[in-house]
Amino acid sequence: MQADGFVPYHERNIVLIGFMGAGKTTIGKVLAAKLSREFIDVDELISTERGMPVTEIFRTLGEEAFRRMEKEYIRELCLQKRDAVLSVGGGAFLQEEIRDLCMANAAVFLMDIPWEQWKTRLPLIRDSRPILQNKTDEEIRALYETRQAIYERHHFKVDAGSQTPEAAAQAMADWLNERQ
Ligand SMILES: Nc1ncnc2c1ncn2[C@@H]1O[C@H](COP(=O)(O)OP(=O)(O)O)[C@@H](O)[C@H]1O
Ligand SMILES: O=C(O)C1=C[C@@H](OP(=O)(O)O)[C@@H](O)[C@H](O)C1
Ligand SMILES: [Mg+2]
Repeated sequence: MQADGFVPYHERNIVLIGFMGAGKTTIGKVLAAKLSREFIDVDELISTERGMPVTEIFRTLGEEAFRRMEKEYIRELCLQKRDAVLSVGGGAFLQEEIRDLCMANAAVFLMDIPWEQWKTRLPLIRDSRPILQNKTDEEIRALYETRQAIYERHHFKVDAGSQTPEAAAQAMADWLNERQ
């Protein structure tokens, strides 16, 4: 910690944010290995601890219940961990408290992907994301556009559309190194 109380970014947890399918889970694993840090995917943690996949939590308990769990887990992780790489769900930053917690306690990296590139990911994730079920392509596009506002709060933006996961992870590692 510095004299003014500011905790340097390389001493904080890393939180990866961005739209579904941007590559948070994939890139997060690569980044954690590169930095020799623990990797935690918050969706996977919730599924494991609740004993059911996220789709099942949405179906049986509803989105509101999932959002409450998401907030509790992220709050605990932000307060208990210091050197983990956390991949949070694409909807986590809908909650102001999560945005504030992460911005104050972590280095927040946005996995940014333009719509034209994101469209090619849709077939890969369509069946496994409850938020995408029963939505037309137009509705998904509208969701993509409205979600961009919540991703404006970040410390560093990474091109996750045209780069490999390795290159995206390296860009984040370089950013942190430059700030040591
Ligand atoms: N940089 C990339 N280039 C190409 N495909 C990618 C890239 N990053 C992720 N993917 C693929 O996109 C899909 C969604 O990735 P995932 O990491 O689950 O995204 P998120 O966690 O942001 O929802 C997966 O099939 C993954 O293999
Ligand atoms: O954007 C969202 O609202 C969601 C994104 C998902 O995570 P990914 O961003 O890893 O797909 C998962 O948390 C849940 O299905 C809700
Ligand atoms: Mg994910």
